[in-house]
Amino acid sequence: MIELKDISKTFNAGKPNEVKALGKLSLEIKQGEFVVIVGSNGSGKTTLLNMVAGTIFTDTGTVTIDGNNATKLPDYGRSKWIARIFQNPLSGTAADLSILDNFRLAALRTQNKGLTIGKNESFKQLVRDKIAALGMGLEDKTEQPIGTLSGGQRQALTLLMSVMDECKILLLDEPTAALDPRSAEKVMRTADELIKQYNLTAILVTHNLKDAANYGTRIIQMGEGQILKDIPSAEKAKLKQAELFEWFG
Ligand SMILES: Nc1ncnc2c1ncn2[C@@H]1O[C@H](COP(=O)(O)OP(=O)(O)OP(=O)(O)O)[C@@H](O)[C@H]1O
Repeated sequence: MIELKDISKTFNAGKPNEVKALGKLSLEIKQGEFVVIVGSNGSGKTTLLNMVAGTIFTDTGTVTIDGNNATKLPDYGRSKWIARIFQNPLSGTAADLSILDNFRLAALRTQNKGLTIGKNESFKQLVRDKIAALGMGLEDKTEQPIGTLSGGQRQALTLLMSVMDECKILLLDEPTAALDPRSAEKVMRTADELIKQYNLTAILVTHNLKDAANYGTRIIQMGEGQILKDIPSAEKAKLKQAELFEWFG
């Protein structure tokens, strides 16, 4: 599903502030895998995610997504496969537009169905049903500007929007870092349920070792632009948060 082969990235090459963010890294992620990436600050996690998303290009090697060579494909060319959730709940939604209009925009993002999409009753009902399933009581607020919701509510809706538009890959870049513990837990549970329900391929970058232990089918530790550890599903299931803490010792 996602294949990174010998990718590397050096920022400001040849200048005094040169940084080797990734060095000849290879990684294969299968359809339906939920990969958690941990690592200390500056270890290259976000750079890796940016390369999958297409917001930056690799200096060397190839990026293959869903069997397509995407190495030189910019982010908008990959949006049919990829949705991304950022740390800031304000990213990814239009604050002044209603919840419903945000869902319409999300549907338009990848589905080439012209501007008629989402205007009919069945779309409204679909959105209401999906939102009701979140169990946050937001289904009666679909005409309300999304900017009036809390960060956690917004993050959960952003997740829902991303999976409703037929994306196959979900990139989660510290999605709960700006949320209080209760909202963070709700958003992570929602993400986990949606990933399973829609059989998405997902990558979660997190500094939260509890989430890293509790979620995902595989865990990767990065350090200095390299993969230090890559623990598959069966072993990950036995990993305790305390053991993860020791990785950073
Ligand atoms: N656009 C850029 N220009 C210059 N240097 C960059 C750029 N993006 C990242 N870097 C550098 O590359 C290295 C890896 O950064 P990256 O953001 O991938 O790390 P990270 O593991 O996500 O860190 P954190 O946990 O702090 O978010 C860092 O040294 C960072 O300063």
